[in-house]
Amino acid sequence: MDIVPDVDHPLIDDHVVPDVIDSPSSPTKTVQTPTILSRLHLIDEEQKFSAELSTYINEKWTLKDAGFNYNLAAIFGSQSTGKSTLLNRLFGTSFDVMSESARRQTTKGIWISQGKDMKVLIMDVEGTDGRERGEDQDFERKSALFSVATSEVLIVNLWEHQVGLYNGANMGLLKTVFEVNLQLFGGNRGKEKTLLLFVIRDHVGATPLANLSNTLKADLERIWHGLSKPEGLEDCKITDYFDFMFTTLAHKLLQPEKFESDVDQLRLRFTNPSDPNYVFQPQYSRRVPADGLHFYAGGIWDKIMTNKDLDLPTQQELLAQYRCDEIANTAFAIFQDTIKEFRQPIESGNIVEDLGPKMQEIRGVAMKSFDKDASRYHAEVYKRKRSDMLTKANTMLEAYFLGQLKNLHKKAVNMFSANLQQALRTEGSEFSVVVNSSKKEVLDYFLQGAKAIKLEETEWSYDEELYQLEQGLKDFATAQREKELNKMLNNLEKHLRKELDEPVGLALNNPGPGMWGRVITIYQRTVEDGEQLLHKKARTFDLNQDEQGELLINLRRQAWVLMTKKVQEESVDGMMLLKLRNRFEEKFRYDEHGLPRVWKPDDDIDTPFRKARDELVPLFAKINTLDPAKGEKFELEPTEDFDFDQSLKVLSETRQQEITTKFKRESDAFYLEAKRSVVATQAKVPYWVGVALIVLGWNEFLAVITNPLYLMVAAMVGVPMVAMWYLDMLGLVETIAWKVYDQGYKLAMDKLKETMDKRETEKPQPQRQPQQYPPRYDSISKDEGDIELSSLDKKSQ
Ligand SMILES: Nc1nc2c(ncn2[C@@H]2O[C@H](COP(=O)(O)OP(=O)(O)OP(=O)(O)O)[C@@H](O)[C@H]2O)c(=O)[nH]1
Repeated sequence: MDIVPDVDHPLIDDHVVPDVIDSPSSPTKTVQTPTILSRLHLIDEEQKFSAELSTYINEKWTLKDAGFNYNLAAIFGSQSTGKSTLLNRLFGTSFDVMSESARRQTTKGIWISQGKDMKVLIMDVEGTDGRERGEDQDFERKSALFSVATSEVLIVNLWEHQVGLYNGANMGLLKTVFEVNLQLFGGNRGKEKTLLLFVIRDHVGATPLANLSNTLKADLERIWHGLSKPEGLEDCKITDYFDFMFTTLAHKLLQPEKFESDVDQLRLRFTNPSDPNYVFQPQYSRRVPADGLHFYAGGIWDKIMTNKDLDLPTQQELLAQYRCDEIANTAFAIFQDTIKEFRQPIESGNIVEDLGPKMQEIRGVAMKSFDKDASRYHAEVYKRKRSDMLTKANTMLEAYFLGQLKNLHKKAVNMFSANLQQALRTEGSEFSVVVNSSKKEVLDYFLQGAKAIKLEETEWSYDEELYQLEQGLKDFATAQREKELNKMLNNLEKHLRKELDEPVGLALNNPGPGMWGRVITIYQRTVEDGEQLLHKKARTFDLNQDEQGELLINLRRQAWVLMTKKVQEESVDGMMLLKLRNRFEEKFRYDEHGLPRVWKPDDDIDTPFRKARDELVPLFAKINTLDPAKGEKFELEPTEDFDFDQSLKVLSETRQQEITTKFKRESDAFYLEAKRSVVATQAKVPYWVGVALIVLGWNEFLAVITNPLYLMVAAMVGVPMVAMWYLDMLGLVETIAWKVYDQGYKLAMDKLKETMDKRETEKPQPQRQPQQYPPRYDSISKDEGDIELSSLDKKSQ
């Protein structure tokens, strides 16, 4: 291989470590070549665009964050005209250079490299009229299109002797350049220009540069005129699209020193912005940031290869979209990562302090990062993507906003509840006042918190949450009021019960004509107390007139129900009998001084007995609602579940009868006792009866005491009788005797019936007659008490 790297120029540092050149597709490359800067085979011989450009820009070259602060130039020219040699000298690159003796094409496709210590990218384009490719002008056109679309400056390299050769290879190339330029930038007439820098090589000095440049200009004009221009651009001038510069370089071999100094001079045009001939003027910029070059250049090459119209504005928009998306994604990933620290506390129901400023800051950082890189791209696309990113960030932050709102809502309700509880525990606090002040306090708290987290440039609203909160507080206050009111009513009920129970019980234990009057008075007094209490509480609970009226009605009804309940309790059978007995005893058995009454023969026992026995039960039959204070009856409005008239009934007819019957049995004993005491009083025998009895019965007496048999019988019957009389047990004996008699009678009747039935069955069956029993038989079914009473009745009569 005769190809050697052209490393003997002044820009190359001696200390640079040799490296392997990464140009696998080049057949002419050397294996161990000292290289200065990594170069990239951007478009290889197969016309494939390298996927490595991005890596080179970001990692191997120092252009990652260059943005627009870099330049791109390309070199054109016939094959083997020293293009690579020139580039290596000018920019310290390491493009392959043909050896002096071999004279064959070295550069295939397009190579790209960064200039040493400068933010310049150089493309070394395959030589035109390449022998290797024969007459195929296809790649030539494609590479021209690509270079013009991407580069600010095109260096046109030609030998001095080529100048004026209008039909030479260079002119063909220039025609191509002009054509593609019109295709690409036709619409940008006068706005976007490309600089064509003609470098005339091997200038020996015989023809001055001015002459050479004039010749070239004339040729260029001729080419321009010969072009078929697109519609509407027929009269356009070459200078509308191109600026021209011309320079010469001495013969490298014949005038090496002059050659070197010419190269040094020429380098200044690329490196020194203050040089009058500085080439990288802003008007030539393609406005493609370094980090988007791979996408932009790759897209252009794709379009060229697929033979589609190369619409550069669209390409720039595509680039902008792609890059803005990339930048937005990177910025958003960081944003997402930062913001997520708030998720957990918010989801756990906590309120994050300073969430608003923190969210603002995090969003600001993300947007700033996006702006920094994306603002370089197509303005419209950038604006659109910025808006998209802002929306996306806001959407994410809105979840935090809503979460925090929810937590603020919850906390506000808790605060409200605590305030109410606290106030209700405080003596004398008024419910409505506490509700209003608490509501204001918590709504202020919520609004303050909500405002603090609403970010600028958002449509976020907390109105709905605020409305919900207001409703929630209202409902809570209503429920709380209801609860407290119920509590108060329960207490009131207890109070009523306490007020009613004992006094009503006492009144009923003292039955008599004024009994119901006393009960009604107790009821009225209790209701009055309750009403006063209710009036007091009405203010606390902010009760309106209707509510107060309803509560008062309820209070009266409730008190009435409690009172009637107590009456019912007091009028159960046992209690009734007790009351009746006490009252009866009080009236019948004791006199007005509370002493036991001794009935005399002249006393009317029957009337007070009947009065005491019969007047009380009807008294308890129904509540008499006559109010003694007002002298009129009162009544309560009945409702669906409250029947006032029904509530007045204490004892039904049946119960009255039952109680009367039961009581009769008890009271009859007292009546009999009274009667007996009268009989006992009446049974006093006069003295003369005793004297007459002794005189008349003296003989019988002597007969008895003288006859041992009579004496013995008399002693056996008389002594127990006297003893029982003395012990007042004659009644018992009589009862037993009657029982014995009854049993005997019953047995005798059963026996008789049995005998009769037996005879009847033995006889032919006559028509059966209903059985007739003596009246005494019916009385057998009566209970013991009846037997006792009937026997006593008999005795008393
Ligand atoms: N006469 C002369 N020869 C030069 C000059 N510069 C370079 N050469 C020689 O020309 C030959 C070709 O040089 P390259 O730099 O490879 O030329 P090229 O245009 O890059 O070649 P291709 O890439 O193959 O088109 C080499 O042998 C160089 O030494 C110059 O200024 N004058």
